Amino acid sequence: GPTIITMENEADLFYRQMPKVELHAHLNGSVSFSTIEKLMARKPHLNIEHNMTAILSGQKRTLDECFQVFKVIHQLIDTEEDILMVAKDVIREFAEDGVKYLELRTTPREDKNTGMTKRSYVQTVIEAIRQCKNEGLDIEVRLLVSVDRRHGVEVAMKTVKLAEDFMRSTDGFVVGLDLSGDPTVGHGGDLLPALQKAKNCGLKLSLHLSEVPSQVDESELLLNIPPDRIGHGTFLHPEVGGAQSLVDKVMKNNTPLELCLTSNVKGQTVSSYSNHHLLYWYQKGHPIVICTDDRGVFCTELSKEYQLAASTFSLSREAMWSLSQKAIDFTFAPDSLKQQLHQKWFELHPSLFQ
Ligand SMILES: CNc1ncnc2c1ncn2[C@@H]1O[C@H](COP(=O)(O)O)[C@@H](O)[C@H]1O
Ligand SMILES: [Zn+2]
Repeated sequence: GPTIITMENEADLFYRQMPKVELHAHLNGSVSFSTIEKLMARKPHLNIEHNMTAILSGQKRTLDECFQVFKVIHQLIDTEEDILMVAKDVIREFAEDGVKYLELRTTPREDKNTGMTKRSYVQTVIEAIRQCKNEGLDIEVRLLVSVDRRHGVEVAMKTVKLAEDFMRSTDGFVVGLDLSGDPTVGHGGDLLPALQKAKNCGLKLSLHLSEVPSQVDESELLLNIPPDRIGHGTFLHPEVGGAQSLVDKVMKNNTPLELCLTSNVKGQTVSSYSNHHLLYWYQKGHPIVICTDDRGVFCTELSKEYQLAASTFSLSREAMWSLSQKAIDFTFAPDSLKQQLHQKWFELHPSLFQ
C-alpha cells in the first residue's frame, strides 16, 4: 500500500537526523534489547527475561527497583568478551541515532570466575572505542570512569587512581570521573577526598547530585569542589525542597546540568514530563544538556528525549538545535575537537532547515 508519512514520523526523522551530543550514558544501562538477546543466548542458564532488564513504555518503577535491574544486567555481562560486544553495540546504536559525540561512563568491575579485572574492564571499553573509530563510525567517543557511591571511599580512591593511570596512558580517551550509584545509600561527603584527588590530577568531574530529596547538605559539600557538570540536580531548587543557596552556587559557577527526562519519570523522582525541572533551568537560561541516562533500561533514545522535551515544553526545532549545539561546549573534549564539532553542526544545519 501507499506509504503514509505522519507528522510523528517526520518529527522522529528530524530529531534522529539532528546531530546530537550525549553526555550522560551509563554503559550497562544503555544496552539495547537486541544486545541483551545475544547475551541471554550466551548465558541461557541464568533464565533472564526481558522484563527484568528494561522498563517498558508506560511502566514505572521506584528508583530502588531500577537498581535491581542493574544487578540483573551485570549478571549477563561478566566477561571481557561481553564488555567488548556491549560497548561496540552501544556506540554503534548511539551513532545510528545521530549522536556525533558520546561520553560513556561505566563502573569498573572485576569477576574472580572469569578473570576480568577492573583494569582489563576499562582496557576493554577503550578497545571497543578504538575499534569503532577504526571501522569509520561517524562518532567521537570519550570515557568517564564511574565511582559507585555504595562502595565507599577506599574503593573510590582506587578507582580514581585507575582513571588517572588511563588518562595519562591512552591518547585522551579517558577524560573524567563520574559519581553515581544508588543515591539513597552512603553519603557523598565521605567521598570528598577521592573526588578532590581526581579534580587535582586533571580529571573532569560529573557528579550525580540531588537526584532524590533531602540531600541539601551532601549537595552543598559536593558543589563546593566544584564539579564540572551535574547529573540530574532534580531537587536543587527551593520549590522541591532544595535551597536557594544551592541554586546560587550552580548559577555562579555556570555548571551545566545533564537532564534525563524519561529516566526521572520512569524512576518516579519526577511526577510527569511537564513537571520536569528542565523548565526551571531553561527559563533561567542556565546551561543544560538533554541526555538518556540508561537508554536500554528506560527504553528510550536521545532523539526521543529531544522530541519529548520539545513537545512537552513547546520548544521550536531551532530551539532544540540550539540546545544540541550548545552542548558541544559542555563536553570534556579538548578545544580542537569542540571546534570540529561546531564545524559539523554548521555544515549540517542547512540540510535540516531548508
Ligand atoms: C537511574 N539513575 C541512576 N542514578 C545513579 N546511578 C545510576 C543511575 N543509572 C545508572 N547508574 C549507575 O550506573 C550503573 C550501571 O552502569 P555501569 O555498570 O556503570 O556501566 C549502575 O549500577 C549505577 O551505579
Ligand atoms: Zn545517571
